[in-house]
Order: sequence, then C-alpha cells, then structure tokens
Amino acid sequence: MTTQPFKIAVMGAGAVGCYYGGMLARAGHDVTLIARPSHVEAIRERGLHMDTRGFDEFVAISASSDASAVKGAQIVLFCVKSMDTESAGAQIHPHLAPDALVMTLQNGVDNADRLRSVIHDRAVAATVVYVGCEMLGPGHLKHHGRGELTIEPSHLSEQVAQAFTDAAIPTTVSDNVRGALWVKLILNCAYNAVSAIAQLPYGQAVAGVGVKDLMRDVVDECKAVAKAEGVTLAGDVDVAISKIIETMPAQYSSTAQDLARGKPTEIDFLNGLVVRRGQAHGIRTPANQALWALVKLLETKQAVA
Ligand SMILES: NC(=O)C1=CN([C@@H]2O[C@H](COP(=O)(O)OP(=O)(O)OC[C@H]3O[C@@H](n4cnc5c(N)ncnc54)[C@H](OP(=O)(O)O)[C@@H]3O)[C@@H](O)[C@H]2O)C=CC1
Ligand SMILES: CC(C)(CO)C(=O)C(=O)O
Repeated sequence: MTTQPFKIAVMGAGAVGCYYGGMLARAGHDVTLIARPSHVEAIRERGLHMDTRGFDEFVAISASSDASAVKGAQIVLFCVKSMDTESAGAQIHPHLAPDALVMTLQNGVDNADRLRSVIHDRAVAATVVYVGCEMLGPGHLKHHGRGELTIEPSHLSEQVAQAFTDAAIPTTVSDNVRGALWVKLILNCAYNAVSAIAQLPYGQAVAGVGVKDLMRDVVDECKAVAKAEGVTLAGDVDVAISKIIETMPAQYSSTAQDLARGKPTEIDFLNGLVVRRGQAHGIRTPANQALWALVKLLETKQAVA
C-alpha cells in the first residue's frame, strides 16, 4: 500500500457497504462492518464472501451489529438506504471521533444534508456511487460491475481518493458533487422504477415497447427540475445513461431488488423527490409521477400481503 492504512467503519453493511468495505480490507485497511446480526454471524464464522467481477474470495474482516463500533474510525462509509439516514446517523453520532469523515455512499441528492442535520458537528462528504451489487445471502456479496466514486472536498478527501484508488476503487474529488448526484439521480429515475415494475434487468426492460420514449420523458422532466433548482449537471446525463446499459445489462435496479425481497424502496427519494421539487417550481412531471405512484402501489400491495 502506498498510503497509510486508515481505520474505517461501514455503517449499514449491505451490498454497497460490503463491496467497498471488503475492497478496502483486502487492500490492508483496518475495516469494521456494522451490519445486521445474520450478516455479522456469517462474516465472523467464515469471512465476507466477495464474489466479484475480478475475484471470488472469503475476506477476513471485523463485523459488529453495534453502532458504537464506529468508535475511533477516521472514515465512516455511510451505506444505509435513504429512508434510514436520520435513524442510523443518530445511532453513530455519540461514538464518532471528532475528526472523523462520514461519506454518504447512497443514491438520492439529499442524504448528506439530512445526515448533517443529525450529526452537524462532524464532517460529512456526499459521495456518488456507480456500482452494481447485491447480497445473495448472509455475508455473501455478489458484485456485477463497476465501483467508481466521486466525493465532495473535505479535510480528508484527497487522501481518501488516493487510498481508495490504490485499493482498486477509482475515486475522484469534485467541487460539483451536487451536479454529479443529480446526474446519478436522473439515471436512477430513468431506470430504477422501470426495472422494478417489470422485475426485469436493464437490458430487457429498455427493450420493451415504448420504454425508451418513457425514459426520455422522465429524463426531460428531471433536467427541467434540476435547472429550476439551480443545479449545474456534472457531465453528460445521456452518456451516463447509455453507459449503464453497456456496462450492466444483466443488473436489476436496487428498487427492483427491494421489491423482490418485500422491502420498502427508496422511490420517495428518487422519482418522488423530482415530483415534489417539480411541484415547488410549478413544473409538471407526469412521467415521474406515474412511476412513483406505481412503485408505491406495489410497495403497499406487498405490505398488505
Ligand atoms: N446495490 C447497488 O448496486 C447500489 C446501491 N446504491 C445505493 O447505496 C445505498 C445502499 O444500498 P444497498 O447496499 O444496496 O442497500 P442494502 O439494503 O443492501 O444495505 C443497507 C444495509 O444496512 C442495514 N441497516 C440499516 N440500518 C442499520 C442499522 N441501524 N444498523 C445496522 N445495519 C443497518 C440494512 O438492514 P435492513 O435491510 O435489515 O434494514 C441493510 O442490510 C442506497 O442508497 C442505494 O440506493 C447505489 C448504487 C448501486
Ligand atoms: C447504478 C445503479 C443504476 C445500478 O443498478 C443503481 O444505482 C441502482 O440500482 O440503484
């Protein structure tokens, strides 16, 4: 390792947390995963099973189901779903080191701000995540591809970017993370609900009759709302959208995975957020509204069943 090993904790070690935590542990960093008890038990027993595009290994790594395990960490990868941001933030807050950096590896554009409202006295860096991964079972991670991160500037961001890049996680620091988060949001608005409603991977979902036109309407509405919010999109949204189909055609969206597992989705923070912000600016968003409503209907149907 060319950089000093960091002491790192992962709050909410599901698919994303296990992928990044595992990659960093493999590269020699001191990593503790904070996860649900079934994952902790499996990881303590046989290591984290990392079934990735590049290797298939059991990685030795510390695991705990107690939020106090963030104690002493220089970096906290905050990887819970968007609806758990405030509650998980409140759990780690009393245990965070004064100079800790908390990185929000989450979809959606408002997690870092919502987390700051809970842990206002610690550094938080919004982070944009491009990866395809899922948990196949307790302590068993499946990685489908990619893994690059974009992080907001902070007292540690440059060092973090170097250490993560050395650990085979391509990481850049950007002073327009807001614009990068919005590009990712637009991409999620275009793909996630379509894959979830049809329960199809991206390649097959996009090939459906009229789906490309629907996605185009979703993207146009999102761009109008982003403009009204004063966001300068970081890079070309259309290129980012085409890249998903090229790099992960067999991937189901995280929203599709949540519904398939009978879990609540983050749709309120994706298409739902665009609808709400659109309403605030007097911009109509019928395509996003329809996708949001349909995913909410499926969530309710599952909750009742
Ligand atoms: N999976 C992917 O390919 C991608 C995901 N993302 C984003 O990354 C973020 C994380 O997603 P993902 O990893 O897929 O989600 P997961 O549901 O796989 O992981 C989150 C984990 O955190 C656990 N958790 C929640 N609260 C706590 C707590 N207080 N203590 C301990 N564990 C807790 C959850 O348990 P439980 O379920 O029991 O609550 C779950 O196991 C999301 O915002 C997602 O949109 C971004 C890019 C790609
Ligand atoms: C990158 C992508 C689109 C991967 O599926 C994702 O963010 C998600 O599923 O939520």
